[in-house]
Amino acid sequence: MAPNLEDRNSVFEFVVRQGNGVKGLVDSGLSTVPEAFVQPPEERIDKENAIKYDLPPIDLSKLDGHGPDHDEVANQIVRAAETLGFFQVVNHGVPLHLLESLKVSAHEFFSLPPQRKAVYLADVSPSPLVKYGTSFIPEKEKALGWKDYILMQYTNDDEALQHWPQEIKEMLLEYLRSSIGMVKKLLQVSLGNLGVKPDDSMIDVLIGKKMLSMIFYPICPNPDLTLGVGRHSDIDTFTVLLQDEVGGLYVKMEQDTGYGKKGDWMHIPPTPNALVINVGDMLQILSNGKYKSAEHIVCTSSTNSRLSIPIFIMPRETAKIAPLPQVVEKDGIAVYREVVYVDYMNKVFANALDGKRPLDFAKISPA
Ligand SMILES: O=C(O)CCC(=O)C(=O)O
Ligand SMILES: [Fe+2]
Repeated sequence: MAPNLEDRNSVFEFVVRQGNGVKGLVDSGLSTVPEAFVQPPEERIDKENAIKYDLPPIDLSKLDGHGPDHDEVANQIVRAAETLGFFQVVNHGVPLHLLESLKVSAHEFFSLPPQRKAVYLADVSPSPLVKYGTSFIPEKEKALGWKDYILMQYTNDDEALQHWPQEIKEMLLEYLRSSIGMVKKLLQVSLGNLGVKPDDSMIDVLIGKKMLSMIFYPICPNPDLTLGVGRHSDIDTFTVLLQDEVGGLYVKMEQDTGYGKKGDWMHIPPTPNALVINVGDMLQILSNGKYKSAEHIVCTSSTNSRLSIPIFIMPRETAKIAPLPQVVEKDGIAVYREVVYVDYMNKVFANALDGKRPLDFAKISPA
């Protein structure tokens, strides 16, 4: 039954508990967003005045040699990680036909009738590895995010093939496999620049846990009042993100750069054949703050729905993450204390999104 749009509880029940999602709400017909989705004014951003990111994507194929091309590309990666914390890559080793097929299949998934997706709602999902939902933590949020998602945890291929959605599991696994190869190279470059030559076991720890998500942001009648995802940084090591051609991902600049000032928002435009990469909180801690896990948000659109497929590459749950000794020695001081990854993660998942607050919590306050 369609919800009473004037009643927050009725909307919550329909969208969150019954698993109709925001898509179900939009499909039931509405001309203005219900109050539950209206963001407080301080959380909205001025999209018209956002800066346009116009750097060409980084060509990762050049990392494979050892000549000046390799060093130039390594420099581009390091510079991006140190400033914006976001960059786009091409020739990344993920087959392009796969990226296209993933987008088509993910659209098909979200087009399924609500009851086919609701089988993965947290309370009833046949597997703890797969969770379908809406917003981030609906119970704790002042305003709900304008998105639906399915989150899949990777343990091993067999379990993924057993539990992930049938129609898309093989594709997602191939996307994950080929992305991991790329992320290993990015780690070698970014840690190498800090004076650390990571061996296989260190890399394995830093990429020990993986989650994939498919996110659908339905068309929204009031894009100025809502957000697909509110301000947050990613808690992982690196995020790899496939976005479609709609746009809407904005990143906040942590410092003045050649393209704008600290606090400005920058749009990460859809770029053909590219993947978006961003630094996560764990890499910011390891680098003692040199690499930026930037705050970002997703805005909504009144003309297009949007799809994205992020892979969150995280440390193993038991990993102890602290600023690397080589960096601390050079800096003379550790900016962050050691965190056990699972503790950090649990803390973040227990609260509504709140910018970079989790990372601030890991900060050692000056004496
Ligand atoms: O959809 C996007 O572009 C970004 C999503 C995101 O930031 C997240 O899920 O952490
Ligand atoms: Fe994110």
